[in-house]
Amino acid sequence: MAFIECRDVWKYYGDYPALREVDLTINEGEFHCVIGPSGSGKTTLLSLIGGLDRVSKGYLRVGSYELHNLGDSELDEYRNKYVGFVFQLFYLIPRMNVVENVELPLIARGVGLRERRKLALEALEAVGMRDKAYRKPSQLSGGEQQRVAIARAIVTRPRLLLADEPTGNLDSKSAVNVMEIFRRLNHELGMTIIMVTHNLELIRYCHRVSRISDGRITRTYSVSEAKNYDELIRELAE
Ligand SMILES: Nc1ncnc2c1ncn2[C@@H]1O[C@H](COP(=O)(O)OP(=O)(O)OP(=O)(O)O)[C@@H](O)[C@H]1O
Repeated sequence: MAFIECRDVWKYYGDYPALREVDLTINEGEFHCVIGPSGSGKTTLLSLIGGLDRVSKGYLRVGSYELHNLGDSELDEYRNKYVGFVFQLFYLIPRMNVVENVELPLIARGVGLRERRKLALEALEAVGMRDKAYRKPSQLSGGEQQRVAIARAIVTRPRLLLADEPTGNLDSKSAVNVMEIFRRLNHELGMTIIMVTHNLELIRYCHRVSRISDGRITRTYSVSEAKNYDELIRELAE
């Protein structure tokens, strides 16, 4: 059984259908990219799968959670338990140091200080930022800040990581660094990852890529099975 299943999902903002007839299945342990023009519905799709917003119509299941059927508190529980988010902007709290920022989701869950610190330092280790744990975010480069934001997203060990343009504000070297971290989380921890990107070069890291246009998924391609990778990129760029 697929880990994520969207069947005929629609999302309206007022009268405007930002997503229409979306059918998509994603397997557990898959690294899936979503591409498409600005305004095509990529962020909307992530926010539905992440339980930040609700479908207007259709069936949406993640693991055993049928999101279209959940009440507010169940949706909160799903999100807190299951999902980590990484955004284009890092949203670190400037007056807190790095490790305190990473601990934040654990405070919300009532984890005690010692355990919290241990888990946060482990998450920082996983993204190569353990040695900067006691710096302030303003003392870090953009790429380093994004790595801290990833540590914060994974500190609760979510099964699903949703990343919306995570490299959008980074230089190409930092972008590769972030992608290598995602690859490790996917390979070594089996974390399912869905990433929105405008950068077609990055799809080489994922298993499959879906293209959205005008709120519809127009096609899903297998990247790992592609015989000619350059041709695939050209086709996606059209
Ligand atoms: N809260 C909202 N209220 C009304 N309309 C919205 C809202 N959020 C998104 N939209 C509209 O829905 C459509 C899809 O937006 P979405 O943010 O999902 O696109 P996107 O593909 O992620 O775009 P980008 O690449 O620019 O981030 C757009 O036309 C947008 O204006």
